[in-house]
Amino acid sequence: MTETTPGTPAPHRSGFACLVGRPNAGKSTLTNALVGQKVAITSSRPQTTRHTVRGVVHRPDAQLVLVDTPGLHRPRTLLGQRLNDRVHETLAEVDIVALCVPADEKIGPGDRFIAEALGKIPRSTKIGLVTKTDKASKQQVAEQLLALTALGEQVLGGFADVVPASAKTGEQVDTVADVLLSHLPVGPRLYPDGELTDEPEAVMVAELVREAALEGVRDELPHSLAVVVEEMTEGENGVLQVFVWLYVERDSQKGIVIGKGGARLKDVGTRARRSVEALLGTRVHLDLRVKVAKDWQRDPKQLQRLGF
Ligand SMILES: Nc1nc2c(ncn2[C@@H]2O[C@H](COP(=O)(O)OP(=O)(O)OP(=O)(O)O)[C@@H](O)[C@H]2O)c(=O)[nH]1
Repeated sequence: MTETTPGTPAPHRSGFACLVGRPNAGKSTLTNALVGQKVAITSSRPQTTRHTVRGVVHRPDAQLVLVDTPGLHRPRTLLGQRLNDRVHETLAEVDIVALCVPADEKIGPGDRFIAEALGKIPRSTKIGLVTKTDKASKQQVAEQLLALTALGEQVLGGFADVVPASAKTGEQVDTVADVLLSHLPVGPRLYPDGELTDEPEAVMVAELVREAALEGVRDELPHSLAVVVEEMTEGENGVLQVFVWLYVERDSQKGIVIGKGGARLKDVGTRARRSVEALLGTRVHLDLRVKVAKDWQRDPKQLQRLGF
């Protein structure tokens, strides 16, 4: 917090914050809760946040741009390596990095690995967040706050603040926003009011389709599905025509996505269309096609074409 002279309005603050943590720690859900609208993709399966999605928290005297990154993890494929590179690039640029740890899971080597990585980015303010407090007892939350504080002291020279919150119930989400805003540097407004994300629409549409296509089959093809929006054109009678390719790695996966007689793909299309219409505020015709792109996760050329 800053001190202000009585009568002088507090200076405007602005900057960037990034929530990091193990896969499934609740980063995307908390980002959405802070921004107040669904912009990142949540999933009960780890590592679905492929794209850096920004949301903006607007206050009269401050603006916080949230950068949502994929979970830091040990890379096994080229895709994993690219994701990690992006995480480090992002972290080096932001003002605040908040380490998220779920209230209902013991702090382990994965959290320590990330905390140590944060120790190598000296510029930013580090905040500790205990997430999913609705899943734990008061006692557990208190113990987790102590454990996270201790981890910060051991590897980071201490967190600037440690805060518990539940993105699900909304409890303490405002406090998290206040704490993050209080650590921002003095600066001008970066975005016009009301603008929630600067992700290109096509990327957000692709993510909504990907989420719908993974529903119920995450165990079979969690990381084998890439989605590309080929074209979005205004059709007759104001219906937006959206052409989308779903890339899988093997024929068997194509079968899973399409389902018996195309039934599953039809269902995916219906669900995805609803969320795309909600996002864009217009009627949409979704044209989904499934294609096999062998080993796309390992092929630099294909990765580039798919936007990674
Ligand atoms: N009960 C409860 N569940 C939560 C809360 N926040 C997130 N979850 C659930 O935890 C799971 C993971 O949440 P995400 O927000 O996708 O986690 P993430 O850290 O972004 O995960 P990755 O994208 O894999 O890195 C989802 O099933 C969420 O619904 C919370 O506050 N309470």
